[in-house]
Amino acid sequence: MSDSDADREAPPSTSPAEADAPEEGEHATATTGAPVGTAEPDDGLLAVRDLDAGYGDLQVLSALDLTVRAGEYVTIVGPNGAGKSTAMKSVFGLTTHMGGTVSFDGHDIAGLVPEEVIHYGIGYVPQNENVFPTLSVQENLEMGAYILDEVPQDRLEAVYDRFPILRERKSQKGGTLSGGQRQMLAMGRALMLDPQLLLLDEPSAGLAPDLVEEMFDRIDAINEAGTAVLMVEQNAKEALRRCDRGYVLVSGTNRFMDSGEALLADEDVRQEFLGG
Ligand SMILES: Nc1ncnc2c1ncn2[C@@H]1O[C@H](COP(=O)(O)OP(=O)(O)OP(=O)(O)O)[C@@H](O)[C@H]1O
Repeated sequence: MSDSDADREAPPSTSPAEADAPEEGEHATATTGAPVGTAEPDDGLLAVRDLDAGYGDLQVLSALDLTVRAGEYVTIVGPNGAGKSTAMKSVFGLTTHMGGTVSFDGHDIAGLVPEEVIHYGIGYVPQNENVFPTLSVQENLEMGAYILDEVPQDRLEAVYDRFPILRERKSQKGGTLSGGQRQMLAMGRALMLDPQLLLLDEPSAGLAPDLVEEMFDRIDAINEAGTAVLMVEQNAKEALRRCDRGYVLVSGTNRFMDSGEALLADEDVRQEFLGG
């Protein structure tokens, strides 16, 4: 998508974060008095603007802005119940769209269902129940390509190359894998269609401490191979250390946005959200 396409398709935003957006590198003060970091990039592969969304009549997100550029690694952190998972689900078509825009690679995807979103090149790994326990590892991976007439063998091999333990366990039932292996299987399934953007909801949740680092290394490798990543993580410091940019969400809307490094160094962010 060219810049001019993006300009044409992106509607004017009225969110406080954008209205007060500073020049690149500066800090801004929103109408609430809270610093909101740098301006939203205008060259997003994914551009969420002024999004209101929730579940049925329940609105959870309010005027949310999120951007992920091609190949970028973006993390969302924030307190419990802030709406981080809901933000991811909204990109993937799992919530009720109430207002605002979601564009991906120049396409308006707001209000689409997952079966449609997946066609545009977005993969999603939910936090819970992310493998089919009674299907084998290989069957789980094949399910990742269910929208295609045939399972792409080159993709299957690429996933096995990335996660060799899955090749070793290809006949084993998904439900019998360890937590770390199950997380790899869930990621592998989402990678079967070679998405441009991978959405990861709490990939380190429930993993033993030594496996958490390994999981983050694997995500780094996926990103370094060219896949953009949008990740929600409770392990906020480690996630911000590794990502390009980060968002802090509070009460369903943007509170801070900046490079991971700048957020880690920001005294307010540290005190309020990173345990000092
Ligand atoms: N399926 C659902 N139906 C109704 N409300 C929901 C649903 N899922 C989440 N919510 C509500 O939306 C709000 C935000 O939840 P969400 O899971 O997005 O927050 P979060 O920031 O990811 O929290 P956590 O860090 O605890 O996972 C919460 O009040 C939650 O109760």
